[in-house]
Amino acid sequence: MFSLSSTVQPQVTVPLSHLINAFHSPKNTSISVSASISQNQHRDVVSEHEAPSNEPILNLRDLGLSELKIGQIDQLVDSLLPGICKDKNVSSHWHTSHVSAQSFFENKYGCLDIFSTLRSSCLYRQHSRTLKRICSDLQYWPVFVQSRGFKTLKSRTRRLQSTSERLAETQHTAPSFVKGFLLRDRGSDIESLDKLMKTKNIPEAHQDAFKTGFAEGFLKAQALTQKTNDSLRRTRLIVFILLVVGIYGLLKNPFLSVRFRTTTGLDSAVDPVQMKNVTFEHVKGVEEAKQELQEVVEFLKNPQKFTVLGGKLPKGILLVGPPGTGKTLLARAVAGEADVPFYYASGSEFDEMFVGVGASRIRNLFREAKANAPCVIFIDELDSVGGKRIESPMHPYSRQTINQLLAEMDGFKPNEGVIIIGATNFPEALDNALIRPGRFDMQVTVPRPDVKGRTEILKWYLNKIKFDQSVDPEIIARGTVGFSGAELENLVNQAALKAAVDGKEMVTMKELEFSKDKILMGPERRSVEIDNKNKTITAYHESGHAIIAYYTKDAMPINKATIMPRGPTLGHVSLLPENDRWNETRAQLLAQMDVSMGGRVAEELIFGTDYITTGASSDFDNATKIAKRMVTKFGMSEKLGVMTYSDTGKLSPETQSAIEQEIRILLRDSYERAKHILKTHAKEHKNLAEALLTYETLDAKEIQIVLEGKKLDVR
Ligand SMILES: Nc1ncnc2c1ncn2[C@@H]1O[C@H](COP(=O)(O)OP(=O)(O)OP(=O)(O)O)[C@@H](O)[C@H]1O
Ligand SMILES: [Zn+2]
Repeated sequence: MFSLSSTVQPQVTVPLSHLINAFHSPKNTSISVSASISQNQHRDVVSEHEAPSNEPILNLRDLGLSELKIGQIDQLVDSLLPGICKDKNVSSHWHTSHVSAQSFFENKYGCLDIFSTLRSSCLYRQHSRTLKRICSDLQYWPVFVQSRGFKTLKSRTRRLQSTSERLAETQHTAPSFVKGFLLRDRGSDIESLDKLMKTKNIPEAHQDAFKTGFAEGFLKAQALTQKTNDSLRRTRLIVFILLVVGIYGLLKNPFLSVRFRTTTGLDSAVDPVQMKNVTFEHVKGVEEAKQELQEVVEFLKNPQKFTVLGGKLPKGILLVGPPGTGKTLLARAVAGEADVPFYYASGSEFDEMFVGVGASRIRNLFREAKANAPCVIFIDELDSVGGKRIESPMHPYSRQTINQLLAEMDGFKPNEGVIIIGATNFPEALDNALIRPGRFDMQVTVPRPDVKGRTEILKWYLNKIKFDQSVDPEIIARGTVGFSGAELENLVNQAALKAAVDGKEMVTMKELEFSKDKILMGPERRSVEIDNKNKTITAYHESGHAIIAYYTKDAMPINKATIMPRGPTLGHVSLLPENDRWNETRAQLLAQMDVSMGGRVAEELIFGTDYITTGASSDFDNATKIAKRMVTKFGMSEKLGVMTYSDTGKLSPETQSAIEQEIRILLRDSYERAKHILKTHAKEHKNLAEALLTYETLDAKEIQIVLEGKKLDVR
């Protein structure tokens, strides 16, 4: 008998035997389908009396079907048993219980529409399907059965506690795969199942099939759960990997990373560098700058001392000088001498495309520095953050960054112990607001080193390598006018590398000269094939320069002559000033012009006017420049007087032609003087040229030996 309990929650209960019969094998049962509405009236009485005693009731909830709505039972049966016949009048072997009506539904609702399917002949035709199979089919029920499995697992577990005896019982009654399943941690389920079968009085013969079907269904649900969990795990893994790759890409992208780091605050960490190992000892040839910075060191060492006396030190110091002259080194030395943290920042770091990034970096830098006072903040290339290019389209947010820098500099007291050192190669490019008192109000010039400074720097770096005692740093210093500290360091390093390549044990003057020429004129071009005729012309040309230099009183002393091609030149003569020339006399300028003329004069005298070459063009450039400056800048022309002529293009044609005339006279006279000297010393000229053709390169001493008519030692 089917009875539908309509208590709080409607539950569908069916007598188990009916269900089993219906799904299993109806055999000799039959159903008379003469439904009668009047029979409804008896249904309650009959159901109440007979259901508990004879017909065990199977609650559909235990089959995972409690959510099955009445209208859906048709669907369930349709899907389980497709093709079921709806004909209610077909006679059936379906066993009906002794109830007033032929079905529970008829009893309850007075119609047989819903459950008629269970009594149909089609169901009959399905008799070969075992309960086991039907129960498995239930698991394919797309909505109710599957979801039910998930939903009731917990409650069922709660309800049905397992006991060891039950487990043991199950062990020998259930097939092995069911055992495996039941014995895992599903004791409660086993109990539930056993209890169910007991209370429902499932016939012994169907118990096995029932259990198997139940277990199969459960296993399928489990497998689906497992599958869902696996795919969930896989999805999480993929999402995680994508997230990591995304963040990595974000950080790698120069534009996005700046934005990301700044907005997330990752950019805020500014690490100070302790500069204990750099002191003023390490900075050579800039004595004045060191002296000026000495008082800053004192202040950083003992800020209180200055506060007590009421003295105020500048907040900002501007180091001005050409690149590589040691500005950064000096700033580090200040921090090192005072033994305080050193914060390095390059102005270009603040120059960002994004609004607020530069300003936020400045804020971070100053916040860190103030927390660690006393300390030194060094901003290299200050002009790139504090330049005048306000609102330029290339640097849209530079104004903001400058303002932030100004605000930060105003934001702390002079004696707070933070010293800002800025460095620039172009002080004139700085924003005026930056150099007013209270900001970068102290300026220290760091010039290119003079000959004494260069000697000191060369000695300092030579002491770091193995060098021969014959090395005279002063000679190299004299030949490296205009070299910065960084360039001198590079010169010594290149000499050391050259010595190593040549397999020498120590660096000699030769390597130092070699690297000096390389820096000045480019690398040697030994591979260039120069024919003898061109070599001879070059030898006479260079000797011509050397002879003029040697026999002209105010010319610089010769250092070297060579016919080795280097860079764009086929040969050269190098002259060394005894000292750095801060001023040059008229005689010295004329001597320089004469030396320049020596090359062409030699070509003309030796090879004839028709065979002069193009090789003298740079000599003429040099001589013309000197002559022009003498006339237009130095007031050294009698005719044009003591007057400067800056923009010659705007001058009157008369003045222009007068200037040209004067320049031409100076050059012509110079040429004639050179001709005279070479004619006078034709023999020495020839000897020197031949020596160059033999030895390729001659130093000052060797040149002197040749010009004195002595024989050179065979090298
Ligand atoms: N006066 C010096 N004494 C010793 N070494 C020097 C000196 N000047 C430069 N150097 C060497 O050259 C290197 C570069 O110099 P530094 O970076 O200090 O120059 P800079 O003036 O700051 O250049 P830039 O303007 O390009 O930043 C130094 O690390 C140091 O090795
Ligand atoms: Zn020349």
